[in-house]
Amino acid sequence: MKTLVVTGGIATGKSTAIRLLMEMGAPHLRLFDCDAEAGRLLDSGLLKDALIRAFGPGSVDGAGRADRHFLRELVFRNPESRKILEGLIHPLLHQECLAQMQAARQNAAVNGFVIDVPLFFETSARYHQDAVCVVAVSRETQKARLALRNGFREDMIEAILAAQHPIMGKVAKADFVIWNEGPPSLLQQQTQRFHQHFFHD
Ligand SMILES: CC(C)(COP(=O)(O)OP(=O)(O)OC[C@H]1O[C@@H](n2cnc3c(N)ncnc32)[C@H](O)[C@@H]1O)[C@@H](O)C(=O)NCCC(=O)NCCS
Ligand SMILES: Nc1ncnc2c1ncn2[C@@H]1O[C@H](COP(=O)(O)OP(=O)(O)OP(=O)(O)O)[C@@H](O)[C@H]1O
Repeated sequence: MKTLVVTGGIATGKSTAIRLLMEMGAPHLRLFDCDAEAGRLLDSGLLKDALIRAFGPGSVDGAGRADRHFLRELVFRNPESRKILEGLIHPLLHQECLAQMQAARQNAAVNGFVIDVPLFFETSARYHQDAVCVVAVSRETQKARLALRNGFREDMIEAILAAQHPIMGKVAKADFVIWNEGPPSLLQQQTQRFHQHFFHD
């Protein structure tokens, strides 16, 4: 089983590229999506007490689910709060990812394990991957797509980007780069070639 880390920056197109990759590799690929898994944790209520202790009662709703808007406004403006939130979430994510990877290894029908890790280069967690693929766009395109998709204000966009390493530094460290500045059809073609090369050649 080959393992692939896919990373990049916010709104560079990781999820879109991975969706294509998973369709091309079905049913032999498995995916671990860190954002989705973090979302599940935040919604589960498991972190309720820790969140209240760290950020006050406004950080959760009546059912104990994290208030993502509250947390986003807090952590992207305050690096110390961000580190605390990351400290609650990242170890659990990493542990769960390795467990799912191990389970996938036991399944002879699975030939690839894809890990969507937005903060791969920002953190020290290691995944025993065979390769790292960076999905990248220019900063201008990143900001434009983020504004279009999320409707975030300019200052929130700048705050999130400031919390991430510059995309060109990630490109420099990548084993493979998918440059997603063009139209979706070009992303499809690049992903197709990458899929063939990485999983089949
Ligand atoms: C701040 C939170 C509540 C905002 O939730 P929201 O649903 O709006 O965003 P979502 O989780 O889908 O993340 C979207 C993108 O934001 C960026 N992002 C998220 N957390 C961080 C962070 N700690 N530092 C830098 N960028 C981040 C990533 O590019 C990510 O792909 C959430 O992102 C969170 O809990 N972050 C801390 C956990 C974390 O580090 N997650 C990143 C994946 S490991
Ligand atoms: N080639 C493209 N042309 C135009 N829009 C695109 C292209 N690729 C992706 N998008 C759009 O850009 C936005 C960001 O893409 P996507 O959600 O795949 O990024 P992401 O890196 O997974 O983001 P996040 O880190 O926030 O999860 C989405 O609205 C998506 O539809």
